[in-house]
Amino acid sequence: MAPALATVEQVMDKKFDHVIISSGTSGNALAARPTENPEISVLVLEAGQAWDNDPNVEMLTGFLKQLGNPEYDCIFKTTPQKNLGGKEVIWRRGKGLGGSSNMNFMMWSRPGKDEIDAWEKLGNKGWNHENFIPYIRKAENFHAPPEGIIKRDKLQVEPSWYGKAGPINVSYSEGSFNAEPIIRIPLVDDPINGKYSGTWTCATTTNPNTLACSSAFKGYVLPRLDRPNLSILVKSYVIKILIDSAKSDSVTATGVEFTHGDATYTVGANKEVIVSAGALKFPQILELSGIGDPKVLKPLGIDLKVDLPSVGTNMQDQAADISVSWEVTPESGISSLNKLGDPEFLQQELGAYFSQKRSLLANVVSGVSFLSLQHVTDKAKDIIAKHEKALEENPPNPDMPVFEIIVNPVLTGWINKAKAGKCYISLAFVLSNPFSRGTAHITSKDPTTYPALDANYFDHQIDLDIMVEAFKFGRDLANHEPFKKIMAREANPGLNVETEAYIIKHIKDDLCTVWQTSGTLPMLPKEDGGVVDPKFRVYGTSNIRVVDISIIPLQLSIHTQTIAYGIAEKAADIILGKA
Ligand SMILES: Cc1cc2nc3c(=O)[nH]c(=O)nc-3n(C[C@H](O)[C@H](O)[C@H](O)COP(=O)(O)OP(=O)(O)OC[C@H]3O[C@@H](n4cnc5c(N)ncnc54)[C@H](O)[C@@H]3O)c2cc1C
Repeated sequence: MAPALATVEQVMDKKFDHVIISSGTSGNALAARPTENPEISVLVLEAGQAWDNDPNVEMLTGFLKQLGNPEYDCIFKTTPQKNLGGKEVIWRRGKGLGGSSNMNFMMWSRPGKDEIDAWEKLGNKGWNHENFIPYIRKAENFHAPPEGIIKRDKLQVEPSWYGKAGPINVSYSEGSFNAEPIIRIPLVDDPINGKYSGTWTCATTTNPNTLACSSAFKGYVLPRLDRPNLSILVKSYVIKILIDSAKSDSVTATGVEFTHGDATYTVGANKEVIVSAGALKFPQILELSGIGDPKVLKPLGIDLKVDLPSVGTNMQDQAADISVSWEVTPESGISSLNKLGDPEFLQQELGAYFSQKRSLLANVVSGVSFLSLQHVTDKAKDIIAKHEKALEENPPNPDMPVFEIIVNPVLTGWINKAKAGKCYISLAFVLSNPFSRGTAHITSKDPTTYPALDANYFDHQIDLDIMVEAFKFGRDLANHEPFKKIMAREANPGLNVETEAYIIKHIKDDLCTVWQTSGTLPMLPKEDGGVVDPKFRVYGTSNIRVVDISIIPLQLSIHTQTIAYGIAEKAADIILGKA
C-alpha cells in the first residue's frame, strides 16, 4: 500500500519546528529520531516520489534497473574534465523517498580508526572513532550469519560488535560473490573494528529472511509514518532557504521556498532548517539562498547573506576504472550477471528468487580489498618523493588504504561485448582517497539548472600515478591464485593495453566514479575553509544545519553510506540536546 503522505495544502504556509530538505539517506534518520518526541514537529520536503513495493527498489539487484532511469536517478554529470580530454563523467544519485540508499550497491563498511580520528585532528572537537562508531551501531540491525557463511567467508563475527536494534538490516549474504583469500593481499576477518587494509567480505544492507534491500526510508520512516508530528511532502523541489538577515552577526532561516507541480510555495521553520540533499545539490541550495562566495553569487545577481567562500569547494570523488574483465573457465562454476540478458534464464532466476531465496538476482557486491600504496607497488617511496613538495602540508599516512579492488561477477568495459554463453568477472579499481579537489557551484539563478560539478580528476598528478600502479597490480592478480585457475582470458580492455602510455590512455578514457562524492561543505574551522562547525551549523547562521556526506572534511577510503547514517544519528542527538 502506498504510504500516507502529506498534501501540499496541508503544509503550505504552515510552520514546523524542523524543516528537513530531502528524504535521502541522512534525511530519514533525522526525520525519525526527533519525532520520537511528540512535542517536536518535522516536515520533510523531497524532490522525488514515493515507491510502492517497487521491485526495482525492493530486490537486491533491482538497482540495475534504476541506474540511468530519471524516475529514480538524478543523473548528474561533471563539467568537461580538462585532464580527461574534455570527457564528462556521469554521476548517479538516488531520487525519491530513500535517496541514494535505494539505488546503492548495499555494501556496509565501517570507517577506519585513523580516518575518523583525523577529523578531530583537523579541528572538529569530539569527532573521533570511539565517539562516532556508536552512532553507526545505532543504525544497525545485525543478523548474525549461519556457520556456513562464516566459514565460507572466513569471518570472525562477534554479534556484540554490531548494533541489534537499529532500522537498517545488515547481514552477510548467501548471494555474496567472494574471491578466496587472494595471494599477495592479507585476509582481514574483522574489518569493522577500525583496521581494514586487506581483502575481506563486506556485509550488505539486506534482510536475509526476505531478500529485500534495506533502505533509509523503509527502515527509519515507513514504520513511523502514523506519527502526527511527522509530515512528508514528495515531489517538492526546494529552491532556497528563506533568510532573515536583520541581525548583523548571524542570519536566521525563517523557512523554505519550494515548487510542487507548477506552483511555488513557502513553509516556515520555528527552530531550524536542516539540509540533507546530498553533496552535489546542497551547495546549490545554499548559494541560491545567498550563502557562499561573493565571486560566485554577485555575477548572478544574488544578494549576499553570508560571505562563506568555501561553499562548494573541497569536493572529493572516488574515481574508478571499472572496465577490466576476464572470461572465466566453465570449470570455475561462476555464473555472471550478463546471463540475465537471456529472457528464459531471467524468468528462471526470478522464480528461484521468490521460491527458493537463492538466485543470481540475489547477488550482492561484497568481495573487496583495500590497499595502501606500498602494498601495491615497490615504487611507493619514489611516487611520494616525486610529489613531496605538493604533499608537504598533507603528508600521506603510509598505512592508510588509498586504493580498493571490488570483485564482480559481470563483464564490464566498453571495448569488447559479452559473448553468448560465456561468463565473466571484473575487478573495479577505485582511487578511494584522492588528493585532487573539485568544486560544485551554480552557474544560473534558475534552480532547475544543475550546478557545475567539476571533479577536477587528476589535478593532482599523484592520483594518476597511484591509479597506474594499482591498475598494474590489480591486473596482475589474474596471474596468481585464486584467480589464475578461473580466468580463461582477459576480455577488457584487452592485452594491447600494455605499455604505460596505453594504460594511462585507458584509465583516462574509461574513468568513471563509484558515487561517493563528499566534502563540498566541509566541517572544519572557518579559517581553514570550513562551512559547518562540529555541530553541523553553517557558519554565520543561527539555525541552518548541513547533515549529509557534504560535511566530510577528508574523504575516507571506505564506502560512505555508513557515514551518512552515523552523521544523521549524531545530528539527531545534538538536535535533541543529548550530545
Ligand atoms: C549507484 C550508487 C552506488 C553506491 N554504492 C554504495 C555502497 O555499496 N555502499 C555505500 O556505503 N555507499 C554506496 N553509495 C554511496 C551512498 O549511497 C551515499 O554516500 C549516501 O547514500 C549519500 O547519502 P546522502 O544523505 O548524503 O544523500 P542522498 O541519499 O543521495 O539523498 C539526497 C536526496 O536529496 C534529494 N534532493 C536533492 N535536491 C533536492 C531539492 N532541491 N529539493 C528536495 N530534495 C532534493 C534527492 O532526491 C535525494 O533523495 C552508492 C551511491 C550510488 C549513487
